[in-house]
Amino acid sequence: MVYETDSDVPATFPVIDISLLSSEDELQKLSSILSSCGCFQAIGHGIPVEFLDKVREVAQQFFALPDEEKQKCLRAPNEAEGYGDDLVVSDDQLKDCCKRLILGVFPEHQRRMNLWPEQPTDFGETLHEYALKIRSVINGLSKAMARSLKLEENSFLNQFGDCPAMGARLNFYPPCPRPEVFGAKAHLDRSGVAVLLQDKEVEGLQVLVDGTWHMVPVIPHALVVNLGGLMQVMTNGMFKSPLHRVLSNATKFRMSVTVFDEPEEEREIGPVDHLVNHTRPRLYRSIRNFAAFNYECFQKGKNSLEELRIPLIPEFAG
Ligand SMILES: O=C(O)CCC(=O)C(=O)O
Ligand SMILES: [Fe+2]
Repeated sequence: MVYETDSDVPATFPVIDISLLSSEDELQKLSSILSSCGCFQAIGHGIPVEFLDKVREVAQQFFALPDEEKQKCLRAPNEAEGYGDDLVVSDDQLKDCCKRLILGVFPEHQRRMNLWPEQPTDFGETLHEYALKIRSVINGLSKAMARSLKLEENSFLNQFGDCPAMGARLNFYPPCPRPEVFGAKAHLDRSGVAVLLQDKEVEGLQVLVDGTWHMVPVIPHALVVNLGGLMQVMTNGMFKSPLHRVLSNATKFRMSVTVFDEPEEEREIGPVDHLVNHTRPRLYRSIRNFAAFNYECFQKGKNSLEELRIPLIPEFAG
């Protein structure tokens, strides 16, 4: 795919004060941003700046450990969780310049504790508390998104079940002198909603909007909210899940922490009934285990949402 040249428009990258989402104006702003871009910076989230710094600090302390200590959390081949870099899937693969620690946080009884770092000693409690706070941000957003589309406010949360999962991805991007190598190649997130705590100083995340890559500027106390593919499916395409990528940086390292929600295991997710009607036909098939499907499509260079799309019947096509 060919995209237009990069564009850098920090001043216009959308920011939403999510403490104001009880107001109709802010709700309309939310729905207009999610219908066009699928990504924004959230302020007014209520998480103290000191705690965001604490999360950054434990992540940084983990990545600064000697290799043999980090290897204790090593991801096994073909497993999703643990510490490491890209899975090797082909000989000509250009690996991302990134080390990741991927952990399931909820449900708690499914945690793979052998992969959770012992150092720093407050890593576990900090990630636990952070994921609880992000769950509450995501739940509030999910209800606001439903209201903004004139749906019952639990329309999306109900699909994810009583015991939805939450995962965390800690990303460490070392300096990389080769600009053709990405920190993270263009991808769609597998979640309903992903909330990203960016590096405080170094930017690198870009989001594709209308064929142009936009750099997400650094706002140290903001959280980047990015819709995953499941939200595009549930809204029957009303809201967008954007392709995004991370550029590598020749001289500086960068770090980010992503926390995301996922449905209860084996839940089938599809467009909400009220968003399918005669003028807006059903756009997507329902799917179980979107995470695996999304990853498989990514490896094959395909777009998972395009693969799930139901071809329009001629009555609607014109
Ligand atoms: O590091 C970033 O800014 C983006 C990370 C990301 O896209 C992800 O964790 O899915
Ligand atoms: Fe992502």
